[in-house]
Amino acid sequence: EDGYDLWLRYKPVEASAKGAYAARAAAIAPASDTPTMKVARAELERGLTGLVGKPASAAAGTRDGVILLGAASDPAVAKLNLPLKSLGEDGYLIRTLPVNGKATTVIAANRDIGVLYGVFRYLELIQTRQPVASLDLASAPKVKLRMLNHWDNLNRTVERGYSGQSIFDWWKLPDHVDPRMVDYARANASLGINGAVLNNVNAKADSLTAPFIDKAAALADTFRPYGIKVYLSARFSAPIEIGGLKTADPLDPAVRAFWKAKADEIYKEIPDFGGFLVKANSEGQPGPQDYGRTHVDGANMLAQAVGPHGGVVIWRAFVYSHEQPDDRAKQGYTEFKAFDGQFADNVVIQVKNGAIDFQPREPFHPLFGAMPKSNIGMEFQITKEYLGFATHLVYLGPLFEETLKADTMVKGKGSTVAKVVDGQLDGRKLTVMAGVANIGSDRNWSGSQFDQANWYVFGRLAWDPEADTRAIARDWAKMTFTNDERFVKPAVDMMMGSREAAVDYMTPLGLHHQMGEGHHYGPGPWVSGGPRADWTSVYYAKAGPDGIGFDRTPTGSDATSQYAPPVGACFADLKCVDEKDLLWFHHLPWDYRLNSGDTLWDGMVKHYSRGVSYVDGMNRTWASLAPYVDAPRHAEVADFLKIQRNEAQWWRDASIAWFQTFSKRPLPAGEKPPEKSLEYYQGLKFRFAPGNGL
Ligand SMILES: CO[C@H]1[C@H](O)[C@@H](O)[C@H](O)O[C@@H]1C(=O)O
Repeated sequence: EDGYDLWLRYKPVEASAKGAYAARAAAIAPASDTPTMKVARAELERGLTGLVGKPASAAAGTRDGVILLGAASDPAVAKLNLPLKSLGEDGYLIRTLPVNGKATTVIAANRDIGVLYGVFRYLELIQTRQPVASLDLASAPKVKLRMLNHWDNLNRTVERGYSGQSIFDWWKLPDHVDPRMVDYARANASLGINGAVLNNVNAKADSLTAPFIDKAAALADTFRPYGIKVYLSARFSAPIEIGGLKTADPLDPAVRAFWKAKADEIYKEIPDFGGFLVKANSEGQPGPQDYGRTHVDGANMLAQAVGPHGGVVIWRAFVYSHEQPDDRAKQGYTEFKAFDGQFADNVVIQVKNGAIDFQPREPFHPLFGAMPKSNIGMEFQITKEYLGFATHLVYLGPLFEETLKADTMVKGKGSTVAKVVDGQLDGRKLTVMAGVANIGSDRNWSGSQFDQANWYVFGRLAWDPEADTRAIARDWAKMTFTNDERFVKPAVDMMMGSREAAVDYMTPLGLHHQMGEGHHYGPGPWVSGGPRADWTSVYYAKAGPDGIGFDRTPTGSDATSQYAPPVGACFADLKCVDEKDLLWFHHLPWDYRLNSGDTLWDGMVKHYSRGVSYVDGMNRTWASLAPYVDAPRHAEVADFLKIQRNEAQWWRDASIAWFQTFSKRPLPAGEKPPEKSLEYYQGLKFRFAPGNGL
């Protein structure tokens, strides 16, 4: 066992339960022979063969136990008069009903792709040991574009990737498509993911040249039966680099003609191409502002090029200017809010979950809810750039859920981020949830066994942003390891607390961006200097003899005023703000009293220690779960947990040693001093890790 099969393992059901399942799933009857129906049928056959035994082929109504697969327009399904309308383009229905008096399970949808999604759901029911004898369930995704963003370079390195080389083998494409691409598509389709941006947002214009379009087309052909569209990141200056123009000014007719021709060229090869993802005027990337133009000018120009083909432009709001801002957290909102209502209908503004950058904890980004007349998409990071890479066990479900459940209050109570993202709040139809992928060519795909759960939970939340991430973790653990509750309960408990533990040992109480410079691995709270203040840790912690924290209240940067008044007022008010965000919004003296009665300093130290103890606990829990897990996967996880334990200690000790130089206070009773000196931690050469920018 090496984790290659992800959550699609299809291992045999226990003998005691097998018969009942096998009786219901004795045969498969696909109602058509389209490419998607073929893969739906093949997946069902593969799954059932592994789980309960190979199914036969038989038409519905000729015997009991037939599973009928079909779309609304297939005659075999049409005559059943099923209520499919409300399922939309991608939803499905699974229902047990008699056909000619024979017990039949029908998996039906408006389009074939819904049938494939239904097949994965049906298999999941068996994988998680749910009853299937009498089914009546329906599900439809709440978000239209459920996408992975790969930060994969054309040379197969992956920016912020910790799982080996890119899975996209541009050298061999288009002549050879690695079979792994099919497994990638299966895994995504099992979650309902329907889009993949193939290349890094820090894009090379080469990805838009004819040879690369051919390569992308080969991938698109492979993914198409699985309902996955390909997208490309577009470098804004491509008209100069590959178009022979002198400018990329979005109002220049030659530039507009370049993009139009480029779009036409792409759609000729890839008729269902999804569109462009663009990082413009951010971190040195080119953009419309280079020509005195705006985000609207840039995005709408591209939107016009792909629009006639049905394509979209996903324009990122992760921007920050070259001038030193007083507070980087304010920049996205400042640059975008005023453009609300001006972006073309096929433009989506893709906003990171928080206003800084994928930190272990951030308050939700103030743009959510602030642009009701625009399509606003969510960008989460699945790869754990700031969360210990692949060796720290951190289940991101609670992080994603915390943001999605956050209440923007823009239309009163209940105006959650989830309702902005799924379009409910403002009646938007073109909705996006994107996750920066953690996928690479490691056998286990994601760098570690447990990082597979982060891909999984992202996909499930993209389907339903209001889903419960503990329930999702349970499904994942059952499908990936075992249904034995003696495993599932402790493993899921361990996962659910793991993110808070990382917050505790890395950046407790609202601290943020204290990671080592550039690679973002390990503690570097002392990082200062360099080209930009907002790339340093000291800029964010603002530690001094007087205290610690970033004042974002009206007396400070006033970032709190970017939120709806009740939310902003709460963040700015020490009596209201949640302690988890305390130092994100406030600069406070070391003796400030926390809810626990501890001083801020004592409380900080205790949080760091609590994080370390949690990882101790995970080590113990995992050791006790050995009887339920195959040896190779158990050993890998155990090794990584040891690394995490040592590094949690490193985080605690280095952070305490550094901040103590300002607090000048002793550690609270019972707390061990850092194992080594501050100089030792500052002098450490970080562990080598790929993708870390070294
Ligand atoms: C792709 O670049 C990344 C960069 O590696 C990352 O450190 C930064 O936080 O975010 C950037 C972005 O999201 O554009």
